[in-house]
Amino acid sequence: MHEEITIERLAYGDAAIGRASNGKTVFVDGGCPGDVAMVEMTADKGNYLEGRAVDIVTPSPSRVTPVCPYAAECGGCGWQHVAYERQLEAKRENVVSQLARTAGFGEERAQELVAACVPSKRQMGYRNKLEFGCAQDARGGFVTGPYRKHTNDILPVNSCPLAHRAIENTPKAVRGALRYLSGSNDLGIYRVGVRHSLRTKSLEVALWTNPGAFPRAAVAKTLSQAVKATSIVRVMTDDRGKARKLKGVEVLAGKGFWTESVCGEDFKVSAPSFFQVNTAQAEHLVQIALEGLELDDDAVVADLYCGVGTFTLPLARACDLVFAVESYGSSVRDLRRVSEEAGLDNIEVIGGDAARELPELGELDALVVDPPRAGLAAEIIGSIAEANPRRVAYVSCNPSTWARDVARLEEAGYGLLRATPVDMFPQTYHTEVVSIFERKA
Ligand SMILES: C[S@@+](CC[C@H](N)C(=O)[O-])C[C@H]1O[C@@H](n2cnc3c(N)ncnc32)[C@H](O)[C@@H]1O
Repeated sequence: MHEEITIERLAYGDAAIGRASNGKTVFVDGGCPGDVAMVEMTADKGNYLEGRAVDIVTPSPSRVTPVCPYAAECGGCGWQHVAYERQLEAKRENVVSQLARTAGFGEERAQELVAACVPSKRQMGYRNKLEFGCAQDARGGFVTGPYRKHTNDILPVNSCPLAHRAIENTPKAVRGALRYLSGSNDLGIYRVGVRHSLRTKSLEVALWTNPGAFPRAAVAKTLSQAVKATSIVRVMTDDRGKARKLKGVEVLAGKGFWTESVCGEDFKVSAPSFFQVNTAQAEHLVQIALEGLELDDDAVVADLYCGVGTFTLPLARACDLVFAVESYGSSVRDLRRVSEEAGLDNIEVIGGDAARELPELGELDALVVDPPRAGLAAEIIGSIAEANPRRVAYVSCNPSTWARDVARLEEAGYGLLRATPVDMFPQTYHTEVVSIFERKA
């Protein structure tokens, strides 16, 4: 079934939103706000429809031609056909909408509290990291690449223009090298990661495998010829439990870690550890959070979900003591090394669960939380109130769980002062928000 639809806005997701003649909302793949599009309906989900734009009858003034030749097929970035200014507006609108509805602030108050979205310095070529799944093609040859839209099939791209120029062509180079090496044997590589720093020029290739026999020397030699890497590692995981468990990192060639510089701090990052993928924008996250906290130099602060310490080190330079809490062993080890090498002895690194550790920290002057997409554990809210910080900076990569937590924090006595969306991921719907809360009088 086809229908001509006027596209109204972008959803929090790849699709754009319009309304069908029967009154139902339609999520349109490939739509741009302002388009009049011929839409093929692909699914009826009861109270809404899904479809894809098969013909753009009248293009929107906000429609642009995607840079990437794979944009129509690749599941990596769904907004390349939308002008960047319109993307920024949509990201802010998504945050406003979540605050208004999920947190119950209402439209007017939400509009007042949410700042304009901070644009990314680079709209393409901004990613310091590419990470792809792997598979064997019909002839048993090794393939790696992003997933095809709405499928679990690998799209064997040659390049990714979202990545730094130095690594944008690594998908083809890595695929060629590993295909040559594996022949018809499966090397057991299920994920390939490539990280690059524009600042340090460090370039690491990480191959994720199960433990077991692996042709280390041959892989190191062939990959070194294909990619100018400063480090090549094998990350071994075991999938005998529910999740893949890290078993160790083997250095195949070079340094065995990736280096990056953020806010003047030098980081040595192991392949399994989380690191923000847009380095320039990560500096905005840190600056907005630190400005919002208004720290005194004798302040005692906690940085929960701290990773390798993107916020921890700048915090340590601005206050007396930082408790840095992180549950992932690889990141904890990296942070210990980084803070030692920075000569910062006012960081207490705590490897553990944020909700369990916070009640042990006592009174705090300020707090930073930067949880994964699921947001804050419900029990942490009460512990925040007990720790009694004057201000809290909450950094979120999911406006929906963030808005749920805003409501919980308000109820626990912390008022939202402002929220600033920061665009870490141009050409995608993903939105980061830095929000500042103050203890109510
Ligand atoms: C979004 S990342 C932020 C990392 C860091 N703030 C940064 O900017 O690089 C979230 C971090 O929380 C950690 N994490 C996840 N669940 C956790 C938990 N329950 N307790 C402590 N850390 C956790 C993850 O390992 C990850 O490093």
